[in-house]
Amino acid sequence: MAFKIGLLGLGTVGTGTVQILADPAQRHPLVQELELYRVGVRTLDKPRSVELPATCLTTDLASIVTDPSVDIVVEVLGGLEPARTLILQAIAHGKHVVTANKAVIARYGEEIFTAAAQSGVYVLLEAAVGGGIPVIEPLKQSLCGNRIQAIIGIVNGTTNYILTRMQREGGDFSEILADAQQLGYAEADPSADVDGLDAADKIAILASLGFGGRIKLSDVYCEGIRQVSAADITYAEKFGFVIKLLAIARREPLPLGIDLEQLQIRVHPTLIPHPHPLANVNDVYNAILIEGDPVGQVMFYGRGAGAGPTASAVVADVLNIAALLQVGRSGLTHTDGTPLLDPLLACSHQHYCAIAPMAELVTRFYARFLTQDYPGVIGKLGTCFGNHDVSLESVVQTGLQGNLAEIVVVTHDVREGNFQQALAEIRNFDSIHTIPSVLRVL
Ligand SMILES: NC(=O)C1=CN([C@@H]2O[C@H](COP(=O)(O)OP(=O)(O)OC[C@H]3O[C@@H](n4cnc5c(N)ncnc54)[C@H](OP(=O)(O)O)[C@@H]3O)[C@@H](O)[C@H]2O)C=CC1
Ligand SMILES: N[C@@H](CC=O)C(=O)O
Ligand code: NA
Repeated sequence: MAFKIGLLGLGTVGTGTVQILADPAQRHPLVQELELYRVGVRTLDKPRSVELPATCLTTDLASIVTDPSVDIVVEVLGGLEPARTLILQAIAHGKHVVTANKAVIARYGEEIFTAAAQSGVYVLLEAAVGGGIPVIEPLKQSLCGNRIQAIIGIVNGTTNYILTRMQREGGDFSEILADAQQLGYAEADPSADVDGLDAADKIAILASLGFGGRIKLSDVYCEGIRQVSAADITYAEKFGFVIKLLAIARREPLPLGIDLEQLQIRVHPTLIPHPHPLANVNDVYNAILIEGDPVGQVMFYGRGAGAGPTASAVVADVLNIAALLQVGRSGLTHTDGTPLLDPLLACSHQHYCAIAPMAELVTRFYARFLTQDYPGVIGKLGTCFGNHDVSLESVVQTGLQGNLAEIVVVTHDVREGNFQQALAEIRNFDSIHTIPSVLRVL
């Protein structure tokens, strides 16, 4: 019995998906049961790298999501609209949905999953985080007996590709970004990658699965990689670190007498010590390190973007649904007739997680200062940090940039609020020219 697929989008990921469906040999036998029925695109006259019958392609995407013959809608359009509306229409018409769209899920997950539960359909999104890396399904299923403590990931392929090449060859940021776009890694608007927004969407999704509650995107602290310069990469290297864009979600330890559990959730460039497993994740590769009780640390590693890897995750979700449909066509239902969903695959969170303010974060910092080359400048910096309980692990002045001195400090673990107060005072010192970068250290 064939399952009819309505594919929305035939760009990087859509094309990769068609390529898998068109070539089922040596894959799971169920791939042969998937029929690419309709494909929705923006323009019909664009050259395509896959062959499709002309009757398959349409620009009328609503006709796909409302077509009674379609079993599973695959949304790989990107962007918020019309993707959100089409997903909701598909659900309302009883279609299961597979999407790679983390932007829509991170913003409209509540609306989408509530609608899906009401219609008794699945919305699966393995491709939305970590591209081809299985991480959503393991969080939902393989690790579901654990109490998750932390999720730390390199979850944006474009920025990892840019930072890796900047580190290796010191190349120009915009040229490397253009290469990432050419390779199909970047979002339609690459500022979503570069400014950390894509990683913020992804960690919100992972945290929601790991910590069993919804995450408001506005609660995710987010910094991108624009402030990371060749100088920072060189200093980091000298200190034994590499700079990566990390997405972190972690349970905050509960202070005595407080029983409201809070999460840290943040995205920012981070200095990672060389021996750490995430320090060696390069190019378009992503990795997600999950700490659970009792499993300990588990790391998922693979290609986080690109046609083939992402399509691999899309097709896996489609097959999961097809398999459920194949065995469950007779279907158990709720008393109102809505089909019962597998609770490990469907999403049913109701509450929002409480998020700790960034000021309470305890972390190490790296900061680079350009100062007038006066005697006593380093002493003044040290005194100000000391006044705010910020203890310094190292202070280095390596030379002059023009007539300015460059001073780099790395702190011990400090409270972020204290560090920021010290920085605000230091910014007003006459001797301080600029503070070009302030980065956190893992
Ligand atoms: N690229 C990647 O590596 C990854 C992407 N993703 C996600 O997958 C999704 C798709 O990304 P990607 O394949 O790179 O995107 P592309 O820009 O390459 O492709 C988008 C496709 O959707 C079609 N489309 C877009 N808007 C409309 C519209 N309004 N009406 C009709 N058709 C439309 C385009 O049509 P046309 O061809 O006619 O222009 C195109 O075929 C995004 O959500 C992205 O975040 C997730 C993981 C990795
Ligand atoms: N633009 C994204 C694509 C995958 O999600 C990235 O670079 O990781
Ligand atoms: Na994935």
